[in-house]
Amino acid sequence: MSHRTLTATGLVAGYERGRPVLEGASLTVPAGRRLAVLGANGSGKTTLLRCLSGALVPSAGEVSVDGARLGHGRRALRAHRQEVQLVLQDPDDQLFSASVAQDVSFGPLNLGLPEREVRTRVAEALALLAVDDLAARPTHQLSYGERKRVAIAGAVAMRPCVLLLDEPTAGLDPSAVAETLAALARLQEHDATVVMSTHDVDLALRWADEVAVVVDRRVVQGEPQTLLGDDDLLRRARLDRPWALTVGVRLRALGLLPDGPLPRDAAGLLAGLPDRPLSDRSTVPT
Ligand SMILES: Nc1ncnc2c1ncn2[C@@H]1O[C@H](COP(=O)(O)OP(=O)(O)OP(=O)(O)O)[C@@H](O)[C@H]1O
Repeated sequence: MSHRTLTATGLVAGYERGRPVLEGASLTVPAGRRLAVLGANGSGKTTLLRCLSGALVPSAGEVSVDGARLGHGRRALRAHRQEVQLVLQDPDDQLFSASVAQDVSFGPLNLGLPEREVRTRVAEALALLAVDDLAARPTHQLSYGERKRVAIAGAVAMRPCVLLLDEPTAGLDPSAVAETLAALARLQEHDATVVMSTHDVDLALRWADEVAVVVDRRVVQGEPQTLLGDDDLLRRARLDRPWALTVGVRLRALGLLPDGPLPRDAAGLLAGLPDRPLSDRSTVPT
């Protein structure tokens, strides 16, 4: 996989005439980094990802890869899908073959790749998503979490430069979330750029290098600690402040956290705290 810069500029998109979901939305997917697309239910996260993937044609604005504008003819879309893959929120919208291995091989076979190359790609994708032991299983027998990871494997087998994942952790228990995040880390080691949509601000803070908040039909993009600490933006976007920032700000005000960027999660907060109880540090004689 190599790096490509995917951008959206001034997108206007929606489903009903006169009622745009996005209106002037712009975004740059930072190559090789992790981008979380955040927004409340119905804010337009999926609509944005569908525009980036080429599945939805905007009524104005453009999507481009390394500066080249995406056309929506058959040939242009076919080329785009080799670079940019969208994994839908519901795996059942994506999985339709009898077995896991068949499903993951569908995309590469469709590209007309030789059988050996297809087998190599399928084995690699299944290993990256840690679902290789499921290869022979019927997809309909898998758990929801397994189906979600197999759906991602299907996209990975296409070896895209950019992976767009629509709510990859929604509906998963904490251990399945951890397995998915570990798989995404392995993908990044293979140079994939990963974009994840979510409404989970805590996850976005701990996972993302950058966040893009969908608010008022546009996108505000920036550094996670800055945007997720901006109460006005969060209120407009109908999102909560991540708990780690709330606790971090309070601990710093009490002089318990050193200066520097606020920690993103429990481990970071604990690492920043003094290692002795406050009473030991007191100068007041008891
Ligand atoms: N196929 C469709 N036809 C008509 N309206 C649609 C369609 N898909 C989405 N919408 C509407 O567009 C708006 C944005 O939907 P979208 O799925 O992009 O939001 P989202 O941020 O991904 O939401 P969620 O977090 O609930 O998945 C919503 O009001 C939704 O009802």
